[in-house]
Amino acid sequence: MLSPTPSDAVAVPEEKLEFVSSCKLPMPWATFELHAFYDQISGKEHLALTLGDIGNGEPVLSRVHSECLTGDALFSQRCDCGAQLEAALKKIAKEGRGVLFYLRQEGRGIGLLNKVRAYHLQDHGADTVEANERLGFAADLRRYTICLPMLEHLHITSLRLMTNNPRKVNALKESGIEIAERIPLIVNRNPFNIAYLGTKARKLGHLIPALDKAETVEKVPPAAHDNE
Ligand SMILES: Nc1nc2c(ncn2[C@@H]2O[C@H](COP(=O)(O)OP(=O)(O)OP(=O)(O)O)[C@@H](O)[C@H]2O)c(=O)[nH]1
Repeated sequence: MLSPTPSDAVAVPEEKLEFVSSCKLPMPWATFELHAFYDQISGKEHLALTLGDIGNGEPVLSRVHSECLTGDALFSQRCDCGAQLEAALKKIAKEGRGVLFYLRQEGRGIGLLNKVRAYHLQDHGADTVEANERLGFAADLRRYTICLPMLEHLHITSLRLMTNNPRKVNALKESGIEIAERIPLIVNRNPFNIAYLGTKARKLGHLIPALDKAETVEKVPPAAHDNE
């Protein structure tokens, strides 16, 4: 059998997004519109929460948030995800206009079970990047191209993006998305996540003031009541 040549290669689409439906979602800060999408290639369900007149051509206050079940739903203090989610929604509500994309790429794309495996390694001294690598994954497997058809569906042309992650900004730009402005989103620095945030600043390039040079050991300290 002949080995395949480049002309035999068939371009496989990486995602094919279908809009499913939308509904109202009352939240403590405002009633958002929730839009549900389905990626026919990965089988993943992605969401967008919108508020106000987002399709008028003006850059839209936005957050591209990757799923973090432990932080977003279970109040984990190991990361800053849940606090960022809440802060972003509050800022959008205050402005009366914006969008939050909730992308189902848990654990920087390694999935929930592998994230728990990574946390186990982090409990025993690995940092967040080393833990991924020891499990055989790259530090960050996320992709953002799925945002483009979601933006098109919502008639959004330009984003004012709330993030500390310049790699996310660049990845979105490379996907053809206009980023008019990056807005820092620094919330919930605590004893449980300070070393994790330091690793992100030093190894992943996150713009988190004062943490980019701090040498920190990424180990979850005992909770206060453990010492009582
Ligand atoms: N593999 C792994 N994933 C993590 C860990 N902590 C949080 N995550 C995941 O990381 C993602 C959020 O990444 P962040 O780096 O906080 O956020 P970001 O989106 O890159 O940057 P910001 O926009 O500034 O928040 C979510 O998918 C979380 O589930 C960890 O220790 N290991």
